[in-house]
Amino acid sequence: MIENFVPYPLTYLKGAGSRKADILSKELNIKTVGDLFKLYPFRYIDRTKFYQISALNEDLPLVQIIGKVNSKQLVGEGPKKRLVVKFSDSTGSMELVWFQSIKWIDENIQVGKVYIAFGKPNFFNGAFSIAHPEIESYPRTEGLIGNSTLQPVYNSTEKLKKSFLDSKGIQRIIEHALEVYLHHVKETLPSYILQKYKLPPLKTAIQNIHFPQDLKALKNAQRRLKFEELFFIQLEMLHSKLVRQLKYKGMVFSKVGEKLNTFYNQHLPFPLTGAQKRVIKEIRLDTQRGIQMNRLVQGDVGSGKTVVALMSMLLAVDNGYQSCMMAPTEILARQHFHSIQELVGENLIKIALLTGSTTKKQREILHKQLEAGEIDILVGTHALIEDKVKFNNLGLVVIDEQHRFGVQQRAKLWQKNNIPPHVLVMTATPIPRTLAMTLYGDLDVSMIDELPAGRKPINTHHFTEGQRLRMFGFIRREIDLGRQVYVVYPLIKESEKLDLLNLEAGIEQLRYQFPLPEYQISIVHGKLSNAEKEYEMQRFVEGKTQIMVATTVIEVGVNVPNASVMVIENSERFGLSQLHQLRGRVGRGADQSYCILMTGNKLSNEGKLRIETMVRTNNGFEISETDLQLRGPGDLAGTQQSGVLNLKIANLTTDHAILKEARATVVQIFEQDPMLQAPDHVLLKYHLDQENQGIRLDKIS
Ligand SMILES: Nc1ncnc2c1ncn2[C@@H]1O[C@H](COP(=O)(O)OP(=O)(O)OP(=O)(O)O)[C@@H](O)[C@H]1O
Repeated sequence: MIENFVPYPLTYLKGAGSRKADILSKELNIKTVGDLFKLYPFRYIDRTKFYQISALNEDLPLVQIIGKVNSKQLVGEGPKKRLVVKFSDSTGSMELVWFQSIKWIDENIQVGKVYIAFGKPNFFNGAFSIAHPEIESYPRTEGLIGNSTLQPVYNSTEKLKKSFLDSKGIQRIIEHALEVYLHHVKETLPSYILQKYKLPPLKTAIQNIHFPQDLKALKNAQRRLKFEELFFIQLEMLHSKLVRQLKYKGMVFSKVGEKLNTFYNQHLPFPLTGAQKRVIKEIRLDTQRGIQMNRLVQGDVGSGKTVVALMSMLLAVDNGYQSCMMAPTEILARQHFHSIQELVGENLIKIALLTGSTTKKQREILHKQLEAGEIDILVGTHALIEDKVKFNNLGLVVIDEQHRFGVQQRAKLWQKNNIPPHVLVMTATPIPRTLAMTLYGDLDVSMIDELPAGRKPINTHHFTEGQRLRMFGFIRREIDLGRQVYVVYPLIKESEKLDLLNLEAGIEQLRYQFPLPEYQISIVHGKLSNAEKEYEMQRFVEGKTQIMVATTVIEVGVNVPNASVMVIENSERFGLSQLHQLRGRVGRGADQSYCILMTGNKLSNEGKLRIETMVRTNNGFEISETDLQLRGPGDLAGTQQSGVLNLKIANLTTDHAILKEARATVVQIFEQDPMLQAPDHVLLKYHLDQENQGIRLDKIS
């Protein structure tokens, strides 16, 4: 990629002395000229359009004004302290105001001089002002930018600004770097790809991303660089998949044997959905081919992933291998253990549970049995990863709720055998396709995109505080019909105490509304011990309590088909995917189910959109797309640790089409030339070699 092709240190650059180079390195992790080229502007100013002060109105977005600084003055104290500059042109005057970087601005603006101010005009106390405008001296110093109608704006930090590296300062360094080093940039993509997708050469793209000749050139440059970014991610992922397939001969599960057949014919309490059958078939094909399976099974909440996992594990057992299933929490591990036990009955296979609360003595026995091959399926939490846990012949690893586990944890399970076991990753939070392709690009993806027959869509309602009594009335009717109800409270770490208070106040109110002995309430929250949680859960599962009051510990995977109402308190404090997960705890049986989203009266625009989305749709994929748009990929649970989302220019929400093209291109390359021996692919091979061995590219010119 680009940075590798221009590896010269910044200190070679005029205007970037060692102090500036140092601060660029520390603040923005920019170490080489190539890194600098990849510091893309986050916005552009149309340099040709200026406004006069008399023509300003509040509805204008960002404007450029040429004017003279008449005076500057520090006003106010403490947090209210600000620098106020009187700025005027021939048509009127206005104020420019800074609350931050006051000292730096003060030192760099001179009274009597003419500047260009850029920002959003506000009308206040009968006059226009701009808060925190960008400021540039007039006339502009023209360099490369002289050819451009658009001026780049770079992100700068307080520290950078202090070293004269505001947007303008960065622009100057990049301008110089381009003049000296642009000709060193070598093309990274094969020319047939550039032709096919009508992408400009890398040099042109870099020039135009910083100093675009016009809007069209900018768009082309952006497209090229986004393509490049996504292309190399896909290249690395699909390459590592290929290497894995070549390196590891997967175990072959050649037969469907007695256990799976007995389960299917005698134990399975319902017909499988078409989607479940299809996914099981995909898994069967994978495990017959002599390659190591790495498959992601995506299914919406309640789509029946557990039985797919179980049947895959029985397939392993039938072929003489052990399996394990790893869940993200103790409650979930226990639940999987119980539901698998219930599904397969007592005698068919030997199942065991290993979690953080398994006693030392039980553990020792378990370890021995596992090593001796006496346990067929081990269910557990990340306690399974511990080195002491040794299998006799592990054939399949099922990981539930992948993105709570890191990629390294996944790898650790592989290492439990000489031959890595097959891996099935199950995720209940649907991930938008774009994100799945990027995050799990090295996995094959199966979708369980069908709910079991007879499920009714959950009716979702938005209630505010004034409708609380109505809500109580509603849940009372449902309980009287024999159903069960969840009431969930948010738990946010920073204010754990407050949340607990909230929870306690809520419980008191519920107790008042639903008095003993007629009504029983289970309470589960993070402060309880595992044993207490388990006890409370179990009472609810067995129908001994009608209401389960909980913090989000129940978020994923809890399965009580008789529960028909989910009340979410302070629902505006939850993210969309989380709300969808919580709602998925009901509607798991044939009864009509309901979700009531309680909120205060005032909602932010985003909060409103989240609630409206939940009321409108039950479709997890649609919800996760909206979530991605609202929050960006970095916020989706656990994705931060993936590393691959450190994108510089591509946007997973909007660049779906480019991602598809990039992926298709890489797939085709590996199909036609897996060893990357064609002359067109030499550079790609070179890139992968460097990525894999960490060798720097300084040596080639
Ligand atoms: N084909 C089917 N027909 C009827 N019921 C089914 C079918 N498959 C699964 N179920 C039942 O549907 C419920 C949900 O299944 P399961 O717990 O496997 O869902 P899941 O996909 O793991 O959902 P979540 O991710 O929300 O926990 C269970 O009670 C299960 O027994």
